[in-house]
Amino acid sequence: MSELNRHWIVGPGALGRLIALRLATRASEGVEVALLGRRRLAASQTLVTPDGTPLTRALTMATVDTPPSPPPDVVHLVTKAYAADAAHRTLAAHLPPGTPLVLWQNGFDCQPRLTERHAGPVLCATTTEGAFVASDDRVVHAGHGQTLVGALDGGHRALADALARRLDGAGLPARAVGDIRARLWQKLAVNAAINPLVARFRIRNGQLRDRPFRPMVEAVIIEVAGIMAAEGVAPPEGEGLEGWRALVWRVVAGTANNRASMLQDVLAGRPTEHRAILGPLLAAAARHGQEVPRIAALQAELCGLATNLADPASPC
Ligand SMILES: NC(=O)C1=CN([C@@H]2O[C@H](COP(=O)(O)OP(=O)(O)OC[C@H]3O[C@@H](n4cnc5c(N)ncnc54)[C@H](OP(=O)(O)O)[C@@H]3O)[C@@H](O)[C@H]2O)C=CC1
Ligand SMILES: CC(C)(CO)C(=O)C(=O)O
Repeated sequence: MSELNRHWIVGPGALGRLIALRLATRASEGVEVALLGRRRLAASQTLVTPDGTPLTRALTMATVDTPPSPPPDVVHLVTKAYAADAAHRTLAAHLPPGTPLVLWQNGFDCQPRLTERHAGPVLCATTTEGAFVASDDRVVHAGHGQTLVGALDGGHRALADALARRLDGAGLPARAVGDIRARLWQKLAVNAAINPLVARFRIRNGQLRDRPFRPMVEAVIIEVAGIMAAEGVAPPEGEGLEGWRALVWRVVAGTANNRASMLQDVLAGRPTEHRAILGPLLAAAARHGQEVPRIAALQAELCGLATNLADPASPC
């Protein structure tokens, strides 16, 4: 596998700009980065690093329907989950067959669909990096994390290794894994137990440890653990319900001061990623004949919020 030098980043939001600006620091090694959105942002973009240092780079800016040339070595799709299919549809017409695609979305919705549809190798990435947009030319890298990459069927290992090397060398610690499907479901389990509740009650993650929220989280974890057992997905450490419980409370403690992404979306009047996070759990529960009233109620509430938005981009 040759080095991945030419990167197109589609979705110039928080995570997209973080990846673009970190990769752009490797320009002396031949790395070229273009950022593609629905609208063209200013070419000069600043990343504020976790220690507060501003890092400014000039990036190639384009829109998805008029991408730059020559074609890329790899395309990173970094839109929200509900926007991924539309972005891919627009872009696909401009890509030579065989172009590798990396899907960075949370949840487990577009990943199997786009793996099937894309005319080339597809990797999925899951990351604990944290970033938010400060303005049209400024993004803040809020906290360091780790990125795992791999194909849903465990294949394309050389490509995954090359991508992980490239990200790692650019300051985004990354590793290729053979079990990305399980990793995506593990993150989805954490997001399902935390995000809908903090969005509903408009609280920081750490407040979930207190009454009256703690028993609500516990009830969701029990439903999630049942679905995971039926799907054959184990927690990263420990076993069964206790393993899922330990994972969720560890993340709550580690992110106690955070406003979770779904809460930020609700507060900003943006669509949430509930369909990509709770949708796969509800579908799996239905496949296995399991009743999951708590998860169903949370999904119904988030669907209600989505239909009240001016632009309900995440219908139920
Ligand atoms: N931010 C983070 O720290 C993390 C995010 N993630 C995941 O990464 C994904 C992206 O999140 P995040 O960066 O925060 O989201 P943002 O909302 O900040 O960014 C999404 C970007 O996608 C753009 N977009 C939407 N539709 C299209 C389209 N059709 N073509 C091109 N671009 C489009 C949006 O542009 P426009 O301005 O036009 O709407 C926006 O710039 C999500 O699935 C999230 O869960 C995972 C871990 C951490
Ligand atoms: C882990 C958690 C809940 C941290 O806030 C997150 O991933 C999110 O906000 O979406």
